[in-house]
Amino acid sequence: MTTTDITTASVNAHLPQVHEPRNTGVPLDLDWALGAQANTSAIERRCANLPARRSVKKDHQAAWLLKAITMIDLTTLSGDDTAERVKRLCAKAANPVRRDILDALDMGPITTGAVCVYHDMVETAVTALEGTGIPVAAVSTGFPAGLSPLHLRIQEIQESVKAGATEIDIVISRRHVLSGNWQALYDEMRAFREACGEAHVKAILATGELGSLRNVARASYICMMAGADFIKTSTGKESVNATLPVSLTMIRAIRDYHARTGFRVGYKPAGGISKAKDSLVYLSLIKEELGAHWLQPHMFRFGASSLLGDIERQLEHHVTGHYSAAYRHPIG
Ligand SMILES: O=C[C@H](O)COP(=O)(O)O
Repeated sequence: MTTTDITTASVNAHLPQVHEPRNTGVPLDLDWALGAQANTSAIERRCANLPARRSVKKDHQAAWLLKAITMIDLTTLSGDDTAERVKRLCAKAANPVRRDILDALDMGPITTGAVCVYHDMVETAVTALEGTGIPVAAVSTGFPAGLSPLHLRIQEIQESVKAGATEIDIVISRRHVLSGNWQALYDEMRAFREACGEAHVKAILATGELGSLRNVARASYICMMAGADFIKTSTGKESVNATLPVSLTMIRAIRDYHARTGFRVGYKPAGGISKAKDSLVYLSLIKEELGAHWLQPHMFRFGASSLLGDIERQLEHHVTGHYSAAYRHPIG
C-alpha cells in the first residue's frame, strides 16, 4: 500500500458516494460455484510475506488506524452481557478515541462502523445510539451454531429488524457445505435475505468449520448468488476464526462476483483480530485485491471486540511517545 493515499484529513471524506446498487443475488449457478478453485499453497505463499512487506509509518499509519476504527463493528457477544455493558460499548462506539488524541492528530469526530450485539441487546443499543447515526448489527439465526429450527431462525431475524437492527449477521448451516447440499444453502440464504427486508445481511461462513479453502470459496459464491450484502469469515466462537488465507479466498470470490454481475459485496473478517498492526495488514490486502472502493464502512468491516483498545493505545503512543496501560482503554 502506498503511504500517501490516506491522510487524517481524508479519513471521514469517503469516496464520492456513487449509488451502490444492493446485491439482489442471481440464480444459483452450480457450474460457476463448484468450479471455484482455491490453490491452498499459492494462497498461503501470497499471505505469508504480507505482514512483513506491508507497513505504513508515522502519520500515515495513524491515518490508516483512524480509518480502521471507522470500519469496526464494535462487538460484545458474551453470555454475561448486560444493558450497562452494552450502553458503555455504545458510548465508546460514538467516541472511540480520546478527544486530546484526535486534537493532536488534527482530526474531527469519528465513530465506529456499527455496534454488534445479540438480539436481546438490540433495543438497548438502538436507544443508546440514537442521534449518532451508528447502525446496530444483530447476530442471528441461532448464532453461533445455527442449529435451531429454520422457522425460528427466520423469526429471530424478523424480531431483530423490528427491534431496530439495520444489519443482520446470519450464520449459515455448515452441514449444507460439508454435505455438498448447495441448493439447500442457497435456499436458506435467500430466505434469510428475504426476512431481512431493508436491513443488510452479512453471511457468516464460519470458515474454521468448512474443512477446506475450496469449500470457503464455494460457500462464498453461493451466499453471494443468494443475495448476501456482506460475507463474513467467523462468529468469533470457532476454534479457528479470521485468517489471511481465508480472507484472500473470500475477497477473490468477491472480486470475481463483481466482475461477472456488477454487484459489489462487502467483506467482514471477524474473530481474533485484536492488534492494530494486524488491522493494517487486512486493509492493505483489501486495497491490493479489491481496490480503494472497498475501504469504506459500507463495504468493509472488522468484527472485533478488543481491536479498538489496541488501536487507541497505538494512537496514544504516536501522539505522546508513551504507551498507557491497557486498563486506561477498558472497552473495545
Ligand atoms: O463478530 C465478531 C466476533 O465475534 C468478535 O470476535 P473477537 O472477540 O475475537 O474480536
